[in-house]
Amino acid sequence: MIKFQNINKSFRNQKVLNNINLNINSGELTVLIGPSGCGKTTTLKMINRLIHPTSGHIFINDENIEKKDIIKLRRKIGYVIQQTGLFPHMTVKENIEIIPRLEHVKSDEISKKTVELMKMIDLDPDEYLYRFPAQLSGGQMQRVGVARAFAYDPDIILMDEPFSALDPISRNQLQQELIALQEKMKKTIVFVTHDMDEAVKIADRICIMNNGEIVQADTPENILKEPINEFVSNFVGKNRIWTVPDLIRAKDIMIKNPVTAGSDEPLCNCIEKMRKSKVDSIFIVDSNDKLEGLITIRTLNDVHSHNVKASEVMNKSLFTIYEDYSIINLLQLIIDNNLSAIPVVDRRQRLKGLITPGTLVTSLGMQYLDNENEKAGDNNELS
Ligand SMILES: Nc1ncnc2c1ncn2[C@@H]1O[C@H](COP(=O)(O)OP(=O)(O)OP(=O)(O)O)[C@@H](O)[C@H]1O
Repeated sequence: MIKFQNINKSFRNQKVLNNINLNINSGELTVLIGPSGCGKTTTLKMINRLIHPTSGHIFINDENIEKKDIIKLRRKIGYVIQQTGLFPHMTVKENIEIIPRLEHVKSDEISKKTVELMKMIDLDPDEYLYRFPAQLSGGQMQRVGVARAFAYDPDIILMDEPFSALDPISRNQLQQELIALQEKMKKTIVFVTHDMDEAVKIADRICIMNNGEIVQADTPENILKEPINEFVSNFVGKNRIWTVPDLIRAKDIMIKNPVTAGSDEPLCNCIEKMRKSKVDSIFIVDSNDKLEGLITIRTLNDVHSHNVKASEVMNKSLFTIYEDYSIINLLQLIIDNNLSAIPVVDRRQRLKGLITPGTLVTSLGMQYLDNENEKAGDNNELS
């Protein structure tokens, strides 16, 4: 873990970081994001001691980095920057292998790893290994930069806006490759960007900074759903969640208090409850809210007497989903099984909510309604 403890930084008399306290978890990709000049790069460069704090300490796995040998520290930290930092007079192979060779790793091991890395960054080794950086496109150079950062099996990789100079297609490809690499390698990556879409796509955790301070550090899901203040919600922007619909879960869209009846209640009570609430189905639960079954209008067609208990006529074989089920899976489930009312339960099968195709349509429509309202608001402001 990388731990920032009471870090302050001033350049001459300008304070650029104000009491930064941050834990960066091992094996996770943490994104530092915020407006220009908020201190992201300064924070990043403190990890490999390119910049020193004015006060405070940084620890890597409980060791104060100021007490470590700086060469050893930097060799275990990969570093990727926007301008790639590749040596122009060295081939792709020489660039990737520079640190392993300095560390006297066996030559055949180095070559094997280089070929592996080239494949992982989707560059054909036969075609590209002996090219010079000037013979590569911007995206290919950045790929080589990423491969180089992974070459000496570093514990930590620092990435400072590595993809921001690329066209959107190359950028998207590199983001996907980084996600795939990270899934396999599980490095501790600290990634600086301006781009919230990029952050949401790649991050395990996002740390939002402003004016040299950390405003919120949390998972993308929590940041999108529970911005801590107006600055974060403005920074994140409305409807950003729809760029990652997997993060929209059953609990975010379900009807929270579905109509219920007890399994011992007579059927006529259930019918009365349905009539009063103007619904066409009712969930049957036990005294602990544990879901037992469902009665729908259709069930009533097959029942000859209303003087039976709910438990005698209810449908017991129900599809249930958990509260963290994603909207994408939910759509698939509804389409595949032609479902009309899906109960949402917790891990103990207690009823928490209800999803109907109508709930889904309303939720999917909200993003467009929000946009329209925003536009209408803008127009009103102008007039
Ligand atoms: N070497 C330096 N000397 C003086 N001021 C500096 C130095 N490096 C950075 N600063 C100032 O520190 C502040 C934070 O800079 P930093 O580069 O960390 O911001 P950033 O969030 O990474 O910005 P950007 O997104 O524009 O790259 C800025 O006001 C910058 O001008």
